[in-house]
Amino acid sequence: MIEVRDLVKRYGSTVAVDGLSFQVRPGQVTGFLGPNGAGKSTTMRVVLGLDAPTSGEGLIGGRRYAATRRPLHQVGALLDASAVHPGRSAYDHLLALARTNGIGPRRVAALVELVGLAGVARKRAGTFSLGMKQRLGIAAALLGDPAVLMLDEPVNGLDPEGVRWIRELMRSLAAEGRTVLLSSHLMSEMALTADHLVIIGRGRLIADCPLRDLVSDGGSLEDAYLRLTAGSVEHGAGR
Ligand SMILES: Nc1ncnc2c1ncn2[C@@H]1O[C@H](COP(=O)(O)OP(=O)(O)OP(=O)(O)O)[C@@H](O)[C@H]1O
Repeated sequence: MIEVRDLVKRYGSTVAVDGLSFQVRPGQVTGFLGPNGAGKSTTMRVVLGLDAPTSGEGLIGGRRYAATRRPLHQVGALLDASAVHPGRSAYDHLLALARTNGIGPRRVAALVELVGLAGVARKRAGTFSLGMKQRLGIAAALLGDPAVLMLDEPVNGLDPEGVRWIRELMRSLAAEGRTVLLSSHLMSEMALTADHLVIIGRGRLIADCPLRDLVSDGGSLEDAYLRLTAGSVEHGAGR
């Protein structure tokens, strides 16, 4: 379970998150949606203890990230797939992470296989395409077999086979009872992947409901999303 409570995050005069509260429940895929600059990444960063809240809090399993024991076993995150040492092989990147968290090499080998990088695991990560880096980031997120997963635009850069793979992986992880929070701008993909949606705009909550509530009139998720966020878009053609 992820809980965001009355979260406010300011950067100077910019209010990135403005009194946001929601919960992400286990056993389903929750899509985290909102226009560019809505505050999705900031919210995830605060929950992961990478940014301090101005006020309010983000909790994982009832605790702040900093108070979490064995964090890699509690929560797996992918925020920025390019954040890998370019000179290190995929295998060594994962092995280093595993070692500092008491995880053995067999788990690393299994994950390299699971994410489809077995053939290139000894190559330097700096030579990887964005899609390959996304797969490596997902392997890192899964290393500790965590109950909670938070992924920021994980299908970015993936080819159609990779997009389907992520969808099926996320759905199967949720079906195992894990909490899965996934941000994306791809509405058609979100409609196929998510059970529940949290939509924010200008740092505030716009909707927190099952996917089916937004598409029950037979319209597309894209239509419903654009309708809901029309007043919250900061940048865009003709605005
Ligand atoms: N480190 C920072 N310093 C200053 N402003 C920041 C910082 N990080 C984010 N912001 C600002 O906070 C707001 C929210 O940004 P954030 O990246 O959380 O949005 P987002 O919903 O993830 O957007 P996108 O969909 O474009 O990734 C934006 O106005 C952004 O410019």
